[in-house]
Amino acid sequence: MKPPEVDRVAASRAAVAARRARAAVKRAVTERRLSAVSVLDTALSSTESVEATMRVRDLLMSIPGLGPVRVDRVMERLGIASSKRLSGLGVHQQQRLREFLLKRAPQVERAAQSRLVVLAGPTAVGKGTVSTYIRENYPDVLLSVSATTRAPRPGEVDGVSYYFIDDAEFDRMIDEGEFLEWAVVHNKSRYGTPRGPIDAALASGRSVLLEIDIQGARLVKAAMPEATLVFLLPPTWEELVRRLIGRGTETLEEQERRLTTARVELAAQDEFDHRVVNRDVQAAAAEVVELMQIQKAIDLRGKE
Ligand SMILES: Nc1ncnc2c1ncn2[C@@H]1O[C@H](COP(=O)(O)OP(=O)(O)OP(=O)(O)O)[C@@H](O)[C@H]1O
Ligand SMILES: Nc1nc2c(ncn2[C@@H]2O[C@H](COP(=O)(O)O)[C@@H](O)[C@H]2O)c(=O)[nH]1
Repeated sequence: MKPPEVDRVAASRAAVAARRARAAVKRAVTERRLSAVSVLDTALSSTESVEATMRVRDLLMSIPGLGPVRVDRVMERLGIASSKRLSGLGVHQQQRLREFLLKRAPQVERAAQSRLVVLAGPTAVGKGTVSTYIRENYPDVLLSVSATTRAPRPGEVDGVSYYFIDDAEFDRMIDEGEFLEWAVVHNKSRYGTPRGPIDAALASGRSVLLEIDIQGARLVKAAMPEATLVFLLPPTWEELVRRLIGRGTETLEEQERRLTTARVELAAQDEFDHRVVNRDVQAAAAEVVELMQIQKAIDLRGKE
């Protein structure tokens, strides 16, 4: 009979080997060498397999484009506890998970391919606030700085909030093809996305966030179909009005003009790839960033 110490060493070696094997499977799913559905199928066909010992949460987390917030939501919807392993799933849970993996994987993969995310939505929904939060908390993301012909608001900084330029300079930039897109917004001022910094960032593998209006989002999608369009929604219409009035940066007439545009814009939300409700700035920012896999990259560092 082996002494207990030898058993303990062998068990610990086996645990390390199993952890490494699970990590290899997760990497293969992340790198798309293996589909998540085939991992589930292997787990269900052999209780002795490495796959059978994987947690459902880890499998979902390894899918490109799915981050912790979405994974928690999906697991809740599928009725699967976060500690559950693939081998421990009931028949109905297996079916629901399989259907989810089959239905959602292509959409998730499309999102994961895109490092260009466009955040649009009605006036005062919080696009600027959420984008600023992302700029300050996720330095890997380049937040595009637009050019505009509108005057700066108090506190806005040229080159950070916008490039504040006059009509002649805006015309020159249009003529020389320097904009990825541009539009007249709220029937008043012109706004445009400079193309150069975006091309450079994407070429170097960085993710890029554009915070622009809905016409601009449509133009970007037409020029770059791989872009992911995100529509930011207010919790309610009343809250949107409260935010616009509370911001206090527009005259009454301008507020009315913006709310008129907002009603039309809200009707366009179905054209977008994703919708995010801005109840809480930090949570909304995390949802947007998940689409770029930035959060995922951070989570994976230092794990198995
Ligand atoms: N989650 C939130 N909860 C409460 N207030 C918020 C939230 N997000 C943003 N706000 C507030 O709502 C107001 C409008 O936000 P912001 O200026 O970011 O909107 P916007 O969508 O960029 O507007 P616009 O398109 O008109 O430029 C600001 O006063 C901001 O502080
Ligand atoms: N089409 C574009 N729209 C843009 C761009 N930059 C900002 N915007 C949008 O304009 C409105 C008004 O912004 P505000 O700062 O005056 O309140 C808002 O919806 C922005 O998202 C752009 O480059 N192109």
